Amino acid sequence: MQASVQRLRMKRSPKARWQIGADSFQALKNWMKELRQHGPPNIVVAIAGNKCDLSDAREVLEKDAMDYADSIHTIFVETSAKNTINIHEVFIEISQQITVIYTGGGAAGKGFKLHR
Ligand SMILES: Nc1nc2c(ncn2[C@@H]2O[C@H](COP(=O)(O)OP(=O)(O)OP(=O)(O)O)[C@@H](O)[C@H]2O)c(=O)[nH]1
Repeated sequence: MQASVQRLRMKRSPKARWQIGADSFQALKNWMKELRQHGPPNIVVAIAGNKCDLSDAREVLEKDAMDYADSIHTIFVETSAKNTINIHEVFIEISQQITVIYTGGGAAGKGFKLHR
């Protein structure tokens, strides 16, 4: 729903395009509260700060996003889907954390099962 609200705002005004970063950051914080309250305890969360190629349009400082991610113990990576920046890395980070959670970090090479 948040995404469709953002799209509507984009259609209404070209200026609204620059509001999306801050809106998304606030929406993320709300989703995280819900996820922590209602989601499973051992969930791996990664925040991708996408469109990092659009540096002129930045609304959320990398430090602010990183501090927030640290405070809630999640992965944070700035990405650009357009320029293929850190896309591979974010999936590597996620798979490494899954390994740590499901093996206690001490079973490298032994494998583990992913549950649906
Ligand atoms: N410059 C740039 N544009 C991107 C990037 N990722 C997606 N886009 C563009 O952003 C627009 C929206 O992309 P969607 O795939 O709908 O993504 P979304 O999550 O709905 O994105 P927003 O609503 O813009 O937050 C499209 O025009 C994409 O081509 C990126 O990393 N850099």
